[in-house]
Amino acid sequence: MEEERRSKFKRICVFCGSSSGKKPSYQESATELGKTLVEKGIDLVYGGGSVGLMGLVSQAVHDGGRHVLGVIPRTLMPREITGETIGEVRAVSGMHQRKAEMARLADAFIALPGGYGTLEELLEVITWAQLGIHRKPEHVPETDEITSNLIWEDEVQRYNYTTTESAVLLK
Ligand SMILES: CC(C)=CCNc1ncnc2c1ncn2[C@@H]1O[C@H](COP(=O)(O)O)[C@@H](O)[C@H]1O
Repeated sequence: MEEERRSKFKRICVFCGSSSGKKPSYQESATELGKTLVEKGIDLVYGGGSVGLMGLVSQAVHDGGRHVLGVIPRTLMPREITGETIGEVRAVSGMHQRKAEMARLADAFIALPGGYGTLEELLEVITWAQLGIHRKPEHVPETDEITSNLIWEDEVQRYNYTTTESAVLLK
């Protein structure tokens, strides 16, 4: 029974806001996602730190006893920027190395609501998938109005600047 609930993914990368935002349901879904990862026996890789939605997801995974790996550029490491670290922390030289490292270590990607940082991270892994650089799935919950609206209702799709195949990547 326990095995049945386990996922084929060992480690998932979560992109999400470094702010908690004003929508309580987004905060709740961040904690819920963390708990779901724990239930399915999945470890977390993320941008490190304990601020915002990132902090809520990572705390829930850590509290549930799964491994949490935060990948943080050295310049962002001062505690006043990222808050207290949670779990294992890997320091990298910059933002590009961070994204490459998170993408390398994860089996799949989930994006929760966030700002430009979240969108930038998500769009990069989608672009890499579109180019065949990796074959790891991306997922944006439909309840995430910020990100799913941008991805699904944009004219980019209406005018065929992306293939159906790459749109399907996100489902
Ligand atoms: C200087 C500053 C405001 C730092 C806030 N503290 C942060 N600590 C760690 N990672 C972060 C931080 N801000 C943005 N990120 C990165 O950008 C994403 C979130 O950016 P945003 O809040 O959606 O746009 C995260 O997934 C993370 O990888």
